[in-house]
Amino acid sequence: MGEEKIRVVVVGAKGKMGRETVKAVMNDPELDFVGAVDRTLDGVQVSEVLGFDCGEAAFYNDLGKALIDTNATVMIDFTNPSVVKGNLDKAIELGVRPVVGTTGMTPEEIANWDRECREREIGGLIAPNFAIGAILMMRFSAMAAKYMPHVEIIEMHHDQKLDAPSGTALKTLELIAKEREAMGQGHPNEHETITGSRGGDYEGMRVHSVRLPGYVAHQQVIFGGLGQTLTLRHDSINRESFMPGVVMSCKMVMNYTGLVYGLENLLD
Ligand SMILES: NC(=O)C1=CN([C@@H]2O[C@H](COP(=O)(O)OP(=O)(O)OC[C@H]3O[C@@H](n4cnc5c(N)ncnc54)[C@H](OP(=O)(O)O)[C@@H]3O)[C@@H](O)[C@H]2O)C=CC1
Ligand SMILES: O=C(O)C1=N[C@H](C(=O)O)C[C@H](O)C1
Repeated sequence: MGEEKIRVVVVGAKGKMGRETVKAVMNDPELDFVGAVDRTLDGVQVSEVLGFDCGEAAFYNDLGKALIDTNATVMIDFTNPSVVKGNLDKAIELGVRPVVGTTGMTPEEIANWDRECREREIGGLIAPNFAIGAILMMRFSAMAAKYMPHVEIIEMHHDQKLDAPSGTALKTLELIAKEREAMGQGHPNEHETITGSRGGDYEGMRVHSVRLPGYVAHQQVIFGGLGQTLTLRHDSINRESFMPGVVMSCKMVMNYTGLVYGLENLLD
């Protein structure tokens, strides 16, 4: 008998990320796509809705029922900031390992879910970005900030995005903040003629969110020093860019206990 496959339920499967995720799970020999969750569809075959072969898996409109009926081991969530919190609560309550890409959660909430995962003795992951290039950009940014502490971020996304700044920008700021003393940037007497022109302020670092049709997910981290600038830039040109990270995470959450925040913590 071979190893049992990891049984995966995808929440938000009809969405931009969810649809790509179902494809990636279907294509991995160690993962078994067993069900999907949507607010309205119930009992409808996923293949019928997504238009490609998804085996026998069906849509449920109730997450708890989906996780129990399919005997799920992992729940992947790509929904939205208001829905994901209840989904995390439900998955952990049922002992199903969460792999969450949805952004917009606070550090306090994450610490709480970590505690609950430990109590249930399950692993879980919240990753603001699953693309390896984005993880490297964040890591290199933290390295650079040690030597060039004046930094601003410009993140650019499609105009359907709900949260700002992006989860990736927030995570980048958090990682940089560990390497850099909080300090003001720009002129001490600067003032905004149009409110918001200088962007959001995180420990003195400025973050600017661009939302336009045509973009997928992009970020520039710009460092300024005497007579020089350094720009680190990452571009996701399609949503396949996130899939190796998503698939890898479904396997990694089987091997530890607690909720990890950031895919960088699972690499090396
Ligand atoms: N971590 C990462 O690497 C990445 C994270 N993201 C994040 O993932 C999230 C989703 O992004 P994206 O796919 O672009 O968004 P979409 O809006 O395309 O997809 C969200 C899906 O969730 C569904 N949904 C809403 N409410 C519920 C519910 N109660 N139960 C089940 N499904 C529900 C929506 O259905 P309906 O349309 O009917 O409302 C929709 O199909 C965002 O938070 C985004 O920031 C995105 C890309 C990469
Ligand atoms: O909404 C998106 O599209 C994305 N969201 C994530 C974020 O908020 O950082 C990841 C990626 O940037 C795409």
